[in-house]
Amino acid sequence: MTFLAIDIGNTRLKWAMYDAPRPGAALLAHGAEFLEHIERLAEGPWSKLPAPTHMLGCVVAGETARRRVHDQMELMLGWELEPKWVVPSVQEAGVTNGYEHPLRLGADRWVAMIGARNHILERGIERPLIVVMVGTAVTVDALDARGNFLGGLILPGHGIMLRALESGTAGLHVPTGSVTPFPQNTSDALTSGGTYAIAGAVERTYQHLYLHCSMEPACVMAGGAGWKMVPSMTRPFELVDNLIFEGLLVMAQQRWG
Ligand SMILES: Nc1ncnc2c1ncn2[C@@H]1O[C@H](COP(=O)(O)OP(=O)(O)O)[C@@H](O)[C@H]1O
Ligand SMILES: CC(C)(COP(=O)(O)O)[C@@H](O)C(=O)NCCC(=O)O
Ligand SMILES: [K+]
Repeated sequence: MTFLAIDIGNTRLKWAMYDAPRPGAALLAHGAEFLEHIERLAEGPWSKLPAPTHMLGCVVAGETARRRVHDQMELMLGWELEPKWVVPSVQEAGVTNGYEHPLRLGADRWVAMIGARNHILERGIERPLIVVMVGTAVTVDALDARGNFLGGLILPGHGIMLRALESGTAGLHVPTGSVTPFPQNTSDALTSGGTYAIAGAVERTYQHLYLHCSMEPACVMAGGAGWKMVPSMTRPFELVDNLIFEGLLVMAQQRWG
């Protein structure tokens, strides 16, 4: 049984092929494409793959992106599988969804929380949990020690913050700078401003969760720009690059394991 996991964000599609639909399965191949290059998948990186027997994906980039991926899968000779996409529910894999309208929660956030909870439980830690994803947008989600998703923040990612400032001002077209406590030029001021805006929002959620649970939260970070954020956080964060795939493997095991 081979398993194809797909995560379609607003900037990039990430995919990974495993030898089985369960946590701990061996990673056979993986890749990422900007959304404008989805049409390269079938002829390019997927052409060398063994045919997957199961596929589960999460998509927040809209119906068109999902359909373009279906089209690529249909082009693959010998691929007979039916594509399945995560729909956030009220409860799955030990996580309870506290969203007012559970269906309106981003599927990537739902999968990431399930992956993160599984990740820390595997280490025998049952603690409140902060899950931060730094992609096109930034999400900061909080779970209590029992796996109840209490709620979370959405804020602009680095790219959107910079573009918003560039388009709303006359004098902020500058190269990327460094993160520094006391920026003394425009580039560093913008880069540090964005980074500390995210770090500050995360710190606030950390404090809220600590107060709510009276127990120190564990902190997990993922997303394409996660590595940029980790050094600027006020708490120790574990960077889990394949967090979404870990969540998809947990969900796949419940479906097909
Ligand atoms: N090598 C890279 N390729 C693409 N994006 C990168 C890279 N390194 C950092 N990034 C940042 O990561 C973001 C994309 O992360 P990703 O998790 O793929 O986002 P999404 O899930 O929203 O598509 C980009 O906005 C960019 O700021
Ligand atoms: C917040 C998001 C835009 C994040 O997307 P990403 O940065 O991963 O591309 C996505 O999770 C989404 O569209 N969520 C739906 C709204 C919500 O979660 O409340
Ligand atoms: K994402």
